[in-house]
Amino acid sequence: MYTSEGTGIRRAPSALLEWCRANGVECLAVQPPGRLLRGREPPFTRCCDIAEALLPVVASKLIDTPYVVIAHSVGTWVAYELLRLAAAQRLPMPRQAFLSAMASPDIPHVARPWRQQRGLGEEEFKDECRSWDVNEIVFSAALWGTYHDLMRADFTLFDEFEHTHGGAPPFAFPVTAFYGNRDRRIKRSMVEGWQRFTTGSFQLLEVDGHHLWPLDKDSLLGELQRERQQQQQQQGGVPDLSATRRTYHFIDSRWPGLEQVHAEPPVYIAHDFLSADDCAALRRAAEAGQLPYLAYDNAVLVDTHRLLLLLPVVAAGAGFDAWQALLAHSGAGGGGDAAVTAAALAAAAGPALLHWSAGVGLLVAAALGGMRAFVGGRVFTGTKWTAAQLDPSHPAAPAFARFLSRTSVLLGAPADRLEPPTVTRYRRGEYQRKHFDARPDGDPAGLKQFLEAGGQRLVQVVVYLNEVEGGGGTRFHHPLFRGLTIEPRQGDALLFFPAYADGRFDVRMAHSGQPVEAGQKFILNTWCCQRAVPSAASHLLDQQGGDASGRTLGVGAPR
Ligand SMILES: O=C(O)CCC(=O)C(=O)O
Ligand SMILES: [Fe+2]
Repeated sequence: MYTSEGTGIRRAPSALLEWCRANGVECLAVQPPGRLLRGREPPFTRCCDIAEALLPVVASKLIDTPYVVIAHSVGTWVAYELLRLAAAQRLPMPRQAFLSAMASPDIPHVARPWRQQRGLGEEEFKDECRSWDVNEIVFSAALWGTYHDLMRADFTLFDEFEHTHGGAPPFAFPVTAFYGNRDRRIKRSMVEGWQRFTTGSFQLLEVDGHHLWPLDKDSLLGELQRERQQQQQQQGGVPDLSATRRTYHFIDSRWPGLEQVHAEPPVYIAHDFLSADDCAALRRAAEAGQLPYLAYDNAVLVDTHRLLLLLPVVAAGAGFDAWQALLAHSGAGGGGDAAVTAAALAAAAGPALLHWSAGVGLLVAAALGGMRAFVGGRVFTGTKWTAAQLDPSHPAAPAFARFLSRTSVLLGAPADRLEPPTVTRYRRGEYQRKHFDARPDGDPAGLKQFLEAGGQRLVQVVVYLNEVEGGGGTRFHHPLFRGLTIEPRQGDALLFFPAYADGRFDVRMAHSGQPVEAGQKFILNTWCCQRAVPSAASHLLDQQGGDASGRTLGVGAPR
């Protein structure tokens, strides 16, 4: 009932779905037999039967993704049976459960504040439904036929519910329970009973509404407003709702030696990610000129299509000149109203067009040249080599392969989502200017090809291949980082997120390779992208038998 938005004129946005969309959360909405598309299937009459049918459908989702459970009214008892079953099968438990408008499932029959439908005639049953705030429209001649059987079955779910888990230990996840202050059946004390079912924290919230408050726009709006006010009070200002939308690509927090060096935006160091031997092999390969150079695009990126916008300027200028020339010409001929012949117009337009194209062209060239000289030429002053086409028999191939396989496992992403690794050398005085690795939205040059070739860069992985004598740190420039600079340490991997998990560019992630002050600096680098990268160097992995660390080597995520 929270998740159906309806269709056509009945379409009404679902607050829950909107929230899920805004936060990149997947909603597993359940449609049991007897409802909508499953209208012809006989409905269930026991909560445990629903749970048993449902668990195999959702189990695979519960295993590898943190989840919460949201349930209303008799749905809470279905959720309860589902979680008992999941716990018995040792499946992960939810991060939290949000349970609304229902007594805890251990409520004895005598204390249940309703009449069982089984003994009720048609009118009595309708009245019983009304006491649960079922909308009057359901009892209309047009609808009651469709709803009747389903309502009888639904009521049986809680009328005849038996609590069979008396000996089971309580859950440990936090529970937030809600009750409507105008609910005629379910009262605060009954909802409070849920507290007995968890050793985690328990919160009880009163909502201004009746039993079906999530369907009542005013109750729901009131509830959302209250929540926002609460947030404002806690934060002492306008709630930063965008914060909840910041999700990043997965990184396995159990990785040995992983340290989070900045909380938000997150920055990680995986200590001793590569061995000293591998670092040396990669440095040697680059220095010995055994790897192909990578021409690094230092040019200012200009969308040449935009230059077409200058065409009207050229045309207007040339037209004006031609017109002036014609006027002068006909004036000189003595006949002020002489007819302008096509030949005369063409003769005058030709030179004018040439004149204007040359003028505007020169201006553009000068501007671009200036920009390159002042900006482009100094974006990156080191040297880069690529492993894109590296022969698997190359002495450095196993080191590259270990790098790719470990990165793949740490990021839970197949290795074909990693761009071909590169080795970079900075000599004294060399650097990489402040830059972003993800493409900003609306960036013109090559954005389309970039996005087609693997999509946005989600994670940058830099491994420092040597100890640098002076300078050469990787600096983050957004004020949130307060000057955070990672000093190179041989074998350490630095990981951060140029874009959010959904591919949105993160403007806070500007960073630079600071100038090397003494000695040299070598790094190994890749980016994990949204999708498979056509040029990925996964061929290096196929050739390797296994990873010396004993971790799974693989094009294939461990999750
Ligand atoms: O050299 C560094 O420390 C950073 C390199 C970098 O950010 C890059 O290559 O994109
Ligand atoms: Fe970078």
